[in-house]
Amino acid sequence: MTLTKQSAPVPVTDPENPKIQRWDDIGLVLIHDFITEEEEAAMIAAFHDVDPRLDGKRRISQHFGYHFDYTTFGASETSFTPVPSYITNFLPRLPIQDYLPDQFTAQYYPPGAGIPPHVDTHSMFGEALYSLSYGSAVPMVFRMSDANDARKMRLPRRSLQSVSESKLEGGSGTDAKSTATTPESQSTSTTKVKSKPEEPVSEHPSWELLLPPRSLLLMTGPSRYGYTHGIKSRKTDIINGEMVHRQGRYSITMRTIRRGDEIGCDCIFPGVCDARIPAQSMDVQEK
Ligand SMILES: O=C(O)CCC(=O)C(=O)O
Ligand SMILES: [Fe+2]
Repeated sequence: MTLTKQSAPVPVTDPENPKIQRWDDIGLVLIHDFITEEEEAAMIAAFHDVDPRLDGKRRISQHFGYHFDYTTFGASETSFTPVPSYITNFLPRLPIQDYLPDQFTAQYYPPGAGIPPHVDTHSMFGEALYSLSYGSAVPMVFRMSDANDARKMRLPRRSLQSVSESKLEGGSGTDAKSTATTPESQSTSTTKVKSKPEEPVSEHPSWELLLPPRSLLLMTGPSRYGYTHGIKSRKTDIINGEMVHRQGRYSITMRTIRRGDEIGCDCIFPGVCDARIPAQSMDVQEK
């Protein structure tokens, strides 16, 4: 079977608010103009007050709230940076107010940088997963996960990181074809392991959703638990039939930390659910 590309399924526009598009069957929502241009400019300035680099090749991440923990794929118990007001200011505008995110990863993608396809950790974070885009537009690639993603979930973490990394460093401008894990770790490992040549080709088509600057993406249900999402590492995109050179892009990924008894997941996608992965393969320690 060949992996085909198709355009994003057609969303329904909220009759009350034309800025809100919904893909109800997969729990995906895109809110246009979620932040103002003034907020966007202030957020970009704040990012570079902390880290002035603009022209590298890799994503740069800044963590707020309890930091992402690369050994548990959840949130650290101790490592904490206060959440800046440019983030807390817009929390009252988030579409879900029953519970709010408390772990924030701001990222800068220099032109050409991407993020491999992955499923964010299920058990350690609440259902609502947000991505706020700013700086420039980029297409995000979605694909229903399959047996290949499930197989990768069962690799020891070290190998999983290394496979992703070696593919990322391949220099051909293509991302790993299919990776199911939380992605921050994928820029940290330096060990290279060859991927298996006999990998089955994905059974599901991928599709691209253009994330405009200042838009907020909310993933719940199947789009959160069962689909991989990623951004191709490439310098140009085809947008509305035209080739467009990428500009620097920023995003803030927002998650709600689960602690203690709340840790776990009973979603309907066990193949890519870290709560269902056998303990021995998840317990491989980084040496
Ligand atoms: O940059 C984005 O919009 C998404 C980042 C992402 O998928 C993640 O941090 O898990
Ligand atoms: Fe993600």
